[in-house]
Parts: sequence; C-alpha cells; structure tokens
Amino acid sequence: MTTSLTIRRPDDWHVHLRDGAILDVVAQYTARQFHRAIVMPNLTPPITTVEAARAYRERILAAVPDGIAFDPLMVCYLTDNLDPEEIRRGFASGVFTAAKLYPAGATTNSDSGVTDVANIRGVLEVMAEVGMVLCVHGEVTHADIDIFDREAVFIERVLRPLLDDLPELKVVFEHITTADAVRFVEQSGPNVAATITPQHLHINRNAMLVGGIRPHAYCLPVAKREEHRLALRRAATSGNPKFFLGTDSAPHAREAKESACGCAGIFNAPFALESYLAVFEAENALDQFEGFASLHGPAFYGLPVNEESVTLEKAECSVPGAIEAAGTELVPFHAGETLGWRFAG
Ligand SMILES: NC(=O)N[C@@H](CC(=O)O)C(=O)O
Ligand SMILES: [Zn+2]
Ligand SMILES: [Zn+2]
Repeated sequence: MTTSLTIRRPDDWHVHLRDGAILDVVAQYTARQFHRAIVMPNLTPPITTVEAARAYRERILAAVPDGIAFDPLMVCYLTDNLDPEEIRRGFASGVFTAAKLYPAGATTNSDSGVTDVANIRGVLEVMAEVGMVLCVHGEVTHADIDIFDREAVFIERVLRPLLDDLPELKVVFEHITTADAVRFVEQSGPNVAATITPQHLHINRNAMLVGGIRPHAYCLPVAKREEHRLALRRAATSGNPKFFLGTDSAPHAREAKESACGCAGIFNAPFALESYLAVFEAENALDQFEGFASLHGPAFYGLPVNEESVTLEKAECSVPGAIEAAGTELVPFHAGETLGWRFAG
C-alpha cells in the first residue's frame, strides 16, 4: 500500500484570491501547496489593464508569508471594448499570462464581461497570433436556457464556432462540469484543454439539494448529474494531458453564502491537494496524479515544470468547520470531514 506520495510541486491553473483583507487570509493557502497560480481577475473593478494587473500582483506577493516562493500569473478580464494593444503589450511584457472570457452575467463579478464574442474578435486575433491562452467560463446566460444546460449549450453556440473561426487559438475550458465538455475537449485539437475542480470530482447536484439546501456546495458552473461527475473523474485520472488542475477556489464570507440569494463559489484552497488525491486514490490512479497536478498545465501554457517537490502522506486530515477571516468566517470545502491524505510540505 502506498503511504506517501512525492510529486513535483503543483500549480493551480484557476484560483480566486480576492483582494484586501480576504486576500491577506486566503493567499497563504494557495501559496502553501502551489508554486504558480492563474489568478482570476474578477475583482471590483475587474483587472482590465497591464497596470492594474501589475499592482494586484504586488498585493498578492505582499499577502504571502515570507519564505514561500509563490508566483502569481496574472490574467486580463476581457470586456466588450478592450483595446487589443493592451493585450499585446501585457503579454509581451510578461505581465499577462492569459486573458479571461466571462460571458456577461454568467458568474460572480461578470457584469463587465463580454456580451458577444464578436465584440472581442480583434483581441482574440491578437491572442491567436501571439499564442496567448484564452481562459473561458463556458456558460451561456440566456434566461431561456436551463442552468443545468448552460455549459453544454455554450459549447455548441459559442465555443465550437469560435474555434472554427480561430482554429489556432489556445483555449482553456475552465472548471468543466459535464460529459459534453469532456468529449468536446477530447475531440478538439491540442490547443484546447480543460481544468477540473475538486468539487466537481466529489459532488453531484444531490449534494446541493438533498435533505435541505446546502449553500456551501453551490458554485458555478453548478454541479450536474452523477453521470457527469463520473465522466470528469475518468478524464482527470486518464493521463490525458488536456485535463489539468484548477481549483476554482472562490471564497465568499459565510453570511454571503448562507443567504436568501447566496453567492456562487467554493473555498477549497486549504485542502486542495488532499481533496484531489482522495479522488485519484479511489480511482486507482495515484500514478496519474503528478501529470494532472504538476505536468499537464505547464506543458499547455508552454512553461517549465517546477523543480521543487511536495509530499502527501496517508494520514487522517481533519478539515475545520470554518476558518476565521477578516471579521467573518470562510467555510472550506469538506468542512467537518476527515480526509485520508495530509499535505506534508
Ligand atoms: N466558481 C464560482 O462559483 N464563483 C467564482 C466565479 C467563477 O469562477 O465562475 C467566484 O469568483 O466567486
Ligand atoms: Zn467561472
Ligand atoms: Zn473561478
């Protein structure tokens, strides 16, 4: 029986670190487990300029405890009228690693997002030309589309036509939640990949709705039926380099989650690797974990793999019910549970 696992230090290819007092609390959790992270730009106001990204990166570094080598990779939030030259300049100077497509209204702080991809054609052309990754929140927002269908419909209405139009564009289909998305990514060229969160590997929509409504299991895209969860588990543990780790850790204050109109987002950063590893163990795929966590992401982004390593030990790991944060509490994913692996550093 395997009792310890040492792998190259992983990276988190999709995380929300927030800003201000919450940033000061949450950054350490991501920095403790991951060397790099693709930091989502959906702040208020969103990160839409090279200067704003540079300043946000400094605030993140200031929030990370001394002695931890953490490298936040910054992302530009695309809007309908972003100047393509801002993207070109930000990428060339190394400030922007990627740009993010939020369909307007799809998720937390996406109101300034893109109302029609036709509006960002010029930006996407530049990105395809320079080889910059487009990160995509893949859900349509039309009121007539059922929330459980929004990812599948996005593939047919937006993503497939976009890739037909710009077949060279590098796209990360983020936080995928459906068998449809798995199939689409598998059947696309090598320029299309996907991130998978721990929660979508662990829970289906019952976790959110059976026996009472559970706001801490609510995130976007919303968890789907069991068949979709199983497809995601197969994809993540398959060894296919198109699938890699992106936690989508998205903290919201307890009172903002436990509300008549609760926020979408699951705070999974504190035990992210332990959570993923439970899945790989259950799927008899411990040998595929390093690829998913530490190798496939850098390969897709064209970045070197990390030289340092981390170790996880087979030992009980109790997840607290809540974490104090700036006068409020954050409820972590797996709150109150005991996981079977412990991050040892
Ligand atoms: N995933 C979520 O449910 N929420 C994210 C936004 C996002 O990634 O869509 C957030 O910023 O809170
Ligand atoms: Zn999203
Ligand atoms: Zn996210």
